[in-house]
Amino acid sequence: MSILHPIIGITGSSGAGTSTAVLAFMRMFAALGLKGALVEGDAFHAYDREQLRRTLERARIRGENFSLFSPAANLLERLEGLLRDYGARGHGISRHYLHREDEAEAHGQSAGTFTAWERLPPDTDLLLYEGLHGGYVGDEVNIAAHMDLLIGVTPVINLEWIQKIRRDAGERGYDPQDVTRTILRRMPDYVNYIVPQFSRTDINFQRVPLVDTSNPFALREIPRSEEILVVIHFNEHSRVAPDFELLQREVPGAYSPHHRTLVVPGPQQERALELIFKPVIERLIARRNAARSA
Ligand SMILES: Nc1ncnc2c1ncn2[C@@H]1O[C@H](COP(=O)(O)OP(=O)(O)OP(=O)(O)O)[C@@H](O)[C@H]1O
Ligand SMILES: O=C(CO)[C@H](O)[C@H](O)COP(=O)(O)O
Repeated sequence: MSILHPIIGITGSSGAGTSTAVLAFMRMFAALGLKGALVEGDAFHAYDREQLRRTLERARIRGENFSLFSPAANLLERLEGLLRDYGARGHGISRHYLHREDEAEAHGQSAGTFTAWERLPPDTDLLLYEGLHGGYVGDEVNIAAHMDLLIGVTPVINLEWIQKIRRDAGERGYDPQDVTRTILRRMPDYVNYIVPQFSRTDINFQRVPLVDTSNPFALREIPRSEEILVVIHFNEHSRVAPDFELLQREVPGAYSPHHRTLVVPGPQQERALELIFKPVIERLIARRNAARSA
C-alpha cells in the first residue's frame, strides 16, 4: 500500500473480464485527468507459449498437475518487487505478453512471446494491475498487501467459461476443444489459488446470466448485457464504504438484496462502476496530494 503512489488491482481468472474492466478504469482516469500505469499480470508468466507447452508435456509424463494459475508458473516475487518499487518511488519494470498474432506482428515477434522488460511510463498518478494474482497471498509472496484497492472480477463460472472459449477461439487461434482441456487442467489451481483471492478483495463484480447457460461448452455467444445482472459485493473488510441509497437512486433498476450487496442490470454496470470508484480514486489522489505538500 502506498500513499504517494497508489496501486489498484483487478484480479480474476482467465476470460473473467479483467481486461474489459481495465478499459472502464482507463476511461475514469481520463475523465479525472489522471495518468495510469498499466501492469498486466500475464507479463509475469514464467514461460512463453512454447516453453509452457514443453513444461506441460513434462508434467503430463510425470503425472503432475501444472498450470499458469499456479504461483510456481509465474514470477510473483518479481511482480511483488515491481509493486514495492512503484509504491516507494512511482516507477518499476514490466513487459507485455503478446497473445494475438496482430499484436505480436506489430512488435516483430511471434504470438505467445514476451516483449523486453522496460520501465513503466514516467510521472504516472497511480498503477493499475490486471491479472490472475492481484489478491494472491503465499508463504513467500504477498501481492494483495500492496493494493490500495482490490477488485475481483468473477462472473458465475458458466459465463466465465463461455467468455474464455469464445475469446481464445476467436482472438487467440485456439480450437474450442483445446480451451476446454485447458479449463479442466487448470481446475485444481483455480480452486486453490484463484478463488481464495475473492475473499481478500474490497469489492467483487459477479455477472450472472438470466438466460440459459447450462451447457457453456455448446454455447458460443456471450449473453447480451440486457440478459445479465451484476452482483456487486462489498466484502466485510472493504475499504470502500458504499452509499447504497445513492447507488439505488442513481442507477436505474439497482436494488440491494443484502446489506453488503448491490445488484444492477447489465447495461448499468459502467454507471455503477463510476459512482463507486470515482470518489475512491479521488480520495486516493487527494490523500497523495496532501502527503506531498505536508
Ligand atoms: N462486462 C462484459 N460484457 C460483455 N463481455 C465481456 C465483459 N467482460 C468480458 N467480456 C468478454 O469476455 C471475454 C474475455 O474478457 P477479457 O479479455 O476482459 O478477459 P480477461 O479476464 O482479461 O482474460 P485474460 O486474463 O485471459 O486475458 C472477451 O471476449 C470480452 O469481450
Ligand atoms: O491465463 C491466461 C491469461 O491470464 C492465458 O491463458 C495465458 O496468459 C496464456 O495465454 P495464451 O494462451 O495466449 O498463450
